[in-house]
Amino acid sequence: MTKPPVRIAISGAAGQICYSLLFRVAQGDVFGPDQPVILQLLDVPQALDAVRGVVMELEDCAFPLLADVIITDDPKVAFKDIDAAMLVGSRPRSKGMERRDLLAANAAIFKTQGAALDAVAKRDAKILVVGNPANTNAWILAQSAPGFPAKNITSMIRLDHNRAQGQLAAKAGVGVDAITKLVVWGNHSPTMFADWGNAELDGQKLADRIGDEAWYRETLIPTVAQRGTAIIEARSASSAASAANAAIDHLRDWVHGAGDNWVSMGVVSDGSYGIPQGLVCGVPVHCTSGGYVRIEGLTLDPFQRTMLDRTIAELVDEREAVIDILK
Ligand SMILES: NC(=O)c1ccc[n+]([C@@H]2O[C@H](COP(=O)([O-])OP(=O)(O)OC[C@H]3O[C@@H](n4cnc5c(N)ncnc54)[C@H](O)[C@@H]3O)[C@@H](O)[C@H]2O)c1
Ligand SMILES: O=C(O)C[C@H](O)C(=O)O
Repeated sequence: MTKPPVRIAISGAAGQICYSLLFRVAQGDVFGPDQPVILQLLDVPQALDAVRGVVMELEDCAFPLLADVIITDDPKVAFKDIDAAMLVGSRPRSKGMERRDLLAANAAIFKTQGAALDAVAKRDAKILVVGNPANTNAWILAQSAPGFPAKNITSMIRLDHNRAQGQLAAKAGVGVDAITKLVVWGNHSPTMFADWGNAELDGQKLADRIGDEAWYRETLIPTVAQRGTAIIEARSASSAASAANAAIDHLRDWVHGAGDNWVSMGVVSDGSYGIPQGLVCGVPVHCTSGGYVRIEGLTLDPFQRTMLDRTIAELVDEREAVIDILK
C-alpha cells in the first residue's frame, strides 16, 4: 500500500543550492524510495516566478514520489503541518564579503521563520538550517520558536564533515567509507575544527595510519576550514551541489539512522564539552532511526580544547551581534 506523503518545507527554492536539492528530495534521496513527498517551497515574492520555472522542471521529471508542490512567499503556508524543513533561503556570501556581514540581514529572516514554525509546524518536525551563518540562524530560529522542541532544530556542518572525510581518505589512499569517527566541531565558518583525534581507519587510529601530524595541523585543518572560500574564489559563487548533497546526507541520516558511525551535526547545546547551553554548535552524534544522540564523554587534549574554545568564542560573538534583533 502507498504510504501517506510526508511534507517538507524548503526555503530559497529559486536559489542555486535548491536547483540541485529539490530534484533529489523529489527522487527519494532523503525519505526513501517508497515514501511520497509534498514539497512546500518558500521564497521571496520577487523570486516566485523563478520558483514556478523550477517546478515546471520538477513536473517534467515525472517523479513517481512527488505527490504535490506548494509555492509560497508566506512561511506560515510553507511550514504548515511539515514533517521536515530545509531552510536554505538567505543571502549568500559573495567575493570579498565576510560571513559575519551576513549576520544582521539573515537574523531577521530567521526570526520571522521561527515564529511561523512555532505557529504551524508539527512538534516533531526535523529542521535543518543551511543558510549562512547557519549556526546563528538556527539559534535565532530556536529562540523565536519557544514552543517548538529545540532538539529538532539543527544546523548544517555536514558539508565540512564530508570535505574532511574526502581529504583524509585521499591522503590515506582509501575509500571515504573506510574512515569513521571523524568530527567537525563548532561553527560553519573558518574557525570550525576538523578533529581526527578519535577517527579510525580499519579499526586503527587514523592519525597513526597517516602518521603526519604536521600535515594534519597545517594543511588538513585549514583546507577544510577555507574550502567554502576557495570555492567562492574559483566559481565566483558559493558551493551549491555539494551543499545540497550534504543537506541530503544530514536529513537522510537523521530520518533513517547512520549505523554505528558518527556524523557531525549542529545541535542546540546541552552544556556538554564546555559549549554554552543553547548555542547551536557542531558536535559528533549517532543518528538513530528518527533521532540523534550526542557522543558523550570524549576526552579532549589541550590542542583539541584550544581549537574547540576558539570556535565556541566565535559563536558567542555572533550571538552577541544579533541578540538585539530578538527584542
Ligand atoms: N551551511 C553550509 O554548509 C552552506 C554551504 C553552502 C551555502 N550555504 C548558504 O546557503 C544559502 C543559500 O545559498 P545559495 O547559493 O542557494 O544562494 P542563492 O542566492 O542562489 O539562493 C538564495 C535563495 O534564498 C532566497 N531567499 C532570500 N531571502 C529569503 C527569505 N526570507 N525566505 C525565503 N527565501 C529567501 C533568495 O530569493 C534565493 O532564491 C546561503 O546563505 C549560503 O551561504 C551554506
Ligand atoms: O563559506 C561560504 O559562504 C559558503 C559555504 O558556506 C561553504 O562552506 O561552501
